[in-house]
Amino acid sequence: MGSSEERVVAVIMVGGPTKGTRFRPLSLNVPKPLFPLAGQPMVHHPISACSRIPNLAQIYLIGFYEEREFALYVSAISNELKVPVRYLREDRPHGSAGGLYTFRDYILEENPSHIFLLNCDVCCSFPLSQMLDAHKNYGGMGTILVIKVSAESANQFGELVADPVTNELLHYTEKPETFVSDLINCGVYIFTPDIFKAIQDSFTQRKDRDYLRLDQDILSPLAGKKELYTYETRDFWEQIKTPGMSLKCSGLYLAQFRRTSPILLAGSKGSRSAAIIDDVYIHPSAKVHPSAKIGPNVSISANARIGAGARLISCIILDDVEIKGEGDYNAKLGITILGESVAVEDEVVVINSIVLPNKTLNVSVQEEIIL
Ligand SMILES: Nc1ncnc2c1ncn2[C@@H]1O[C@H](COP(=O)(O)OP(=O)(O)O[C@H]2O[C@H](CO)[C@@H](O)[C@H](O)[C@H]2O)[C@@H](O)[C@H]1O
Repeated sequence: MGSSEERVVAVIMVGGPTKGTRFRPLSLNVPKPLFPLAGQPMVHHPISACSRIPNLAQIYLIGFYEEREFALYVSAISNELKVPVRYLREDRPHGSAGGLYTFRDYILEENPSHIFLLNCDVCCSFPLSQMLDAHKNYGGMGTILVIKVSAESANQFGELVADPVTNELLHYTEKPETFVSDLINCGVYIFTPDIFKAIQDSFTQRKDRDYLRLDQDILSPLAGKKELYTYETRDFWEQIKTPGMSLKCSGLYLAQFRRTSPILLAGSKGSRSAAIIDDVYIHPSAKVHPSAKIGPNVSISANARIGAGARLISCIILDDVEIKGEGDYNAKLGITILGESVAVEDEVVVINSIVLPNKTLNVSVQEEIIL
């Protein structure tokens, strides 16, 4: 447990409605941070990890979505977790460090000894308490969660070099063109309030700018100055930039629920329930016909209706979807995401596809995005 003078706040960077992102077709009706993974909004996973940090005073979500998009969720989750959660809206994107700096007065109001900063679009076990302990041992201004990835994939991330003995961050390059290291930045940090001084100094040096990135503008120049350290996770970690990754991450979080809160997963509740294979989430208001067969890696949201004999493998089913099931040949869905209020007629087979809200599918589709 933390000591009494310790006071922690957490900031989650939720981004905003940017055009042309790879995730966009999916988030038309719901902002990306609220897209369901394992039946919970994406941002719920880091929030729930933060709520387990000892001495946590506040959670801030910073982004440039409209307030109303988060209002309901923020009040519901504050009540549920008994931790104050507050959404702070930027008038426009100021970069990850600029966005954090914009709200320094709100954050410092809590008089925190430590500030967690988390990217919303990463999927991991968020080993935050372990990070905090490691950070206190290292000293310095901040500690970055890092992971080893394959050399081929490392260039999509911030690549870094750390001292193998002290774990000090020695060198940092954001998405380099030539290979630097297979150790990468996970987008999860802990800082002391001195981070605001570092951002302020950087703004002072660049008087012409009101946009600062945490990676290039702040972390890179601080490497090798005994200010930043690394904490390596050996658990799962993925970045969630595409719909395909959201399916994979939904599966990772379902598997985590199996270990940490199996009560959230669908089980065989008596003879009248559907056949459930491995990890499956079914919202309590969804109706699944007893003859349906669901799983592995399926998440079914509120008020969905899954008809007789339907077969679902690796799917995310959003609110109010209807999958019909009558006759001898039933609907089959695999590696598929169905948007809100989509209807799938019986006998239809949907493989490797994304279907946008309110569509009706009466023919089979494969490897398609139905807009
Ligand atoms: N002004 C702003 N206000 C609110 N939210 C904002 C914001 N600017 C960005 N965000 C949000 O912060 C997160 C990080 O986004 P960035 O575009 O800064 O970096 P990226 O995700 O490419 O890489 C980063 O994250 C990967 C890990 O996923 C690292 O490897 C890499 O080094 C690091 O730069 C996203 O969730 C984004 O929506």
